[in-house]
Amino acid sequence: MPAFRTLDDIGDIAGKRVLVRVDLNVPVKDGQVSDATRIERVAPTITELSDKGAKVILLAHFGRPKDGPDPSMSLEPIAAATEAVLDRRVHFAPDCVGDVAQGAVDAMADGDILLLENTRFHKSEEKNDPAFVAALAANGDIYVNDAFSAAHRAHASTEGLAHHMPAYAGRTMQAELEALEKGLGNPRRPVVAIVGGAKVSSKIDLLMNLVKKVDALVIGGGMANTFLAARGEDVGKSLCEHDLAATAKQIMIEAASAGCAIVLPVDAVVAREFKVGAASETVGVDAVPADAMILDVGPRTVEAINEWIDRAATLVWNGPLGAFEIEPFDAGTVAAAKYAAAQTREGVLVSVAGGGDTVAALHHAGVADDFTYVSTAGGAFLEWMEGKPLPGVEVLKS
Ligand SMILES: Nc1ncnc2c1ncn2[C@@H]1O[C@H](COP(=O)(O)OP(=O)(O)O)[C@@H](O)[C@H]1O
Ligand SMILES: O=C(OP(=O)(O)O)[C@H](O)COP(=O)(O)O
Repeated sequence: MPAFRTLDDIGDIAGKRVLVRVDLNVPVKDGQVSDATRIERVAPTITELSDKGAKVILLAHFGRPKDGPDPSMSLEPIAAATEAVLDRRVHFAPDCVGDVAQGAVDAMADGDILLLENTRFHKSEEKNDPAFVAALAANGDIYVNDAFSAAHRAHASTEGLAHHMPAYAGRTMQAELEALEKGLGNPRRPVVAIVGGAKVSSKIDLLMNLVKKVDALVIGGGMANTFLAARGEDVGKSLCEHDLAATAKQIMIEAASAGCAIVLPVDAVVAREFKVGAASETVGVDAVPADAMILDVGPRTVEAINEWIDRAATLVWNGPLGAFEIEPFDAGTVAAAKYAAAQTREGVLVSVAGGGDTVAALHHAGVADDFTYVSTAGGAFLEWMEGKPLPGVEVLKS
């Protein structure tokens, strides 16, 4: 029995207003959702609640808007994508609180589904501001959190709301926690973690603990550049958080004392522009031109990563190794993903990967179904792996 309340405990919800936190922070390319996995995963919770006659009010964030409402981060296009996945009408309201939200909720019939605009259009969302939590709560009788991939955030819609009304885990939240526990609760060693992607500042701190849990940490993607720079390499115009060099050095020290190998790229694919058809070349990481960006790991690095995958009994992976959305910068991620998938198919590797873009990259490589488990979560999955309590999960425990 799970340690938290689930939809099995929710009782009669006909006519009730159910606030459902979902993660619709999906990859978008040329204005279209390029990977709908996160929407597909929350669909069972939405349809179950709607079928039981609840008024289903979806709360979600999209991107990281800096100064309030930003039309490029509106959830309105995602409402259409959600409608397509659910094959049901999804209404949309252009604010998540106040008169606009209340008017839309008041107009709902039982079983209706309504998506409210990006919660992060209000800065008070991320501050978990009690007044904002109360404004969100005004539109609901029951709270369901199905956003495991945002459960590491103690925000108003992921944590605060659960204090205001009866709160339950949605089907995906429940399934993710059960699957991670089954696959990684007691992992077979050696455990190799691959961490890449672009969210350097929000993920680097968790590496400090992760190196104590795994036998090797392979660092790729944008994350690797900060480590290479900390080691003294010139990474040119690459995505790099130079002010985190001290943190990166400390992680390397912690890893050494924990007996965790740190694996950094030895070569890289660089370009002057990040666009289709941009000229690119492969160079050693000690020879990145000052006016170029590292956009992928090189073939020698892929070989080294595959050797670590060979040694691993368990692989955990978050973050693409390169800017995989544009060819040829997908090559490193695709090659390592195919290698890990083949090892998994042969039965010699347990492979668990997660993250919005990581899942998209695995689909792009055509191997998402070959991994042992694919989570919707990236940062939340790594924090779970670290053993850190996730605020969005803790608050659901009875
Ligand atoms: N070397 C790189 N330079 C710039 N961006 C990169 C690089 N490598 C990977 N990325 C980007 O990282 C993004 C995914 O990062 P992140 O959000 O951390 O992953 P996830 O969503 O799987 O958790 C992708 O959009 C990809 O283009
Ligand atoms: O995409 C997400 O996380 P991920 O990139 O770690 O998979 C979640 O929606 C959380 O987003 P955030 O990292 O902006 O809080």
